[in-house]
Amino acid sequence: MRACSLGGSFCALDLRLRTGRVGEAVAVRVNCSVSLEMDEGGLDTEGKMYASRKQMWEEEAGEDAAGNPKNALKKQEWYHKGVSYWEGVEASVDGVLGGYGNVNDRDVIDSTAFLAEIFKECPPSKSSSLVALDCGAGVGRVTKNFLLHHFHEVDLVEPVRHFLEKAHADLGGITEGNRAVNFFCTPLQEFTPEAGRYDVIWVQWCIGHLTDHDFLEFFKRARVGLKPGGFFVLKENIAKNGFVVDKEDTSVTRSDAYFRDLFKQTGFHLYKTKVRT
Ligand SMILES: C[S@@+](CC[C@H](N)C(=O)[O-])C[C@H]1O[C@@H](n2cnc3c(N)ncnc32)[C@H](O)[C@@H]1O
Repeated sequence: MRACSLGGSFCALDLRLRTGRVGEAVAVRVNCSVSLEMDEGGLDTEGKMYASRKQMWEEEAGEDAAGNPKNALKKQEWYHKGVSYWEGVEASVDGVLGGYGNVNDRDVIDSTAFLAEIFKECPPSKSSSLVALDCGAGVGRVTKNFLLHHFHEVDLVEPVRHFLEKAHADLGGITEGNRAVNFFCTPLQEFTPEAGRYDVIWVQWCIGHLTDHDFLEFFKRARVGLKPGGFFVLKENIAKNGFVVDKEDTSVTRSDAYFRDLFKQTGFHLYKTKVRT
């Protein structure tokens, strides 16, 4: 997951029912790829193979088949190793992009185009300030170069303190125009947003740190943070098949089918997807 290559996938999720104008279009998209292999195997970056996700999560994070913690220590270790990895990385754009800082400009162009499409189709209300949440915000790269160009207020949530301090040093002093407001030093598996605050909750290149169980719990819990008509946007690298466990930063890169299966379980409506090759 560290190698933030240009390959990646966007998904916009909202709470709409699959009925009416928007729903019809989306139902088509979702139905196109419903042939899910419900528990495809995968591998890790050292070549180890796993027969199933269940086996992988049990071995890596001590979760049972239903995603409940069977070995709390192991799960704690999974998260501790992930954060420790990033604690050893320089607080810079190049650092959070795993040495691929040159990806930034293209990333911003793609994200701008994706957001423009969503806002064109579903214009946000003009009666209140537009507010976004940047999840796994790192040094505030996405907030600074993209979100602050479109939202009046942006909050950042990031577990690695020196990253968040860098973001605060760069963005915390802005008092006029669009600004970064709250800097939460918390991992997503422990974060619950303020109810009804956000037009968009943007999750980019960080969800691989969460186990399936915590991924689902995060989306279910964080839905309270959306305004009516608000969206989650998830932008992640995707594995060709199944999943790949990164033993260095302790994360998992999931396939498109894997993500879709998880989205189904969240009960969200998958509004739009785009794959960048
Ligand atoms: C590849 S960097 C991406 C940073 C930022 N989203 C960007 O695109 O510039 C991954 C980020 O995920 C953060 N992270 C690690 N574990 C996390 C967790 N459990 N919850 C939220 N973020 C996490 C890391 O600290 C790091 O900032």
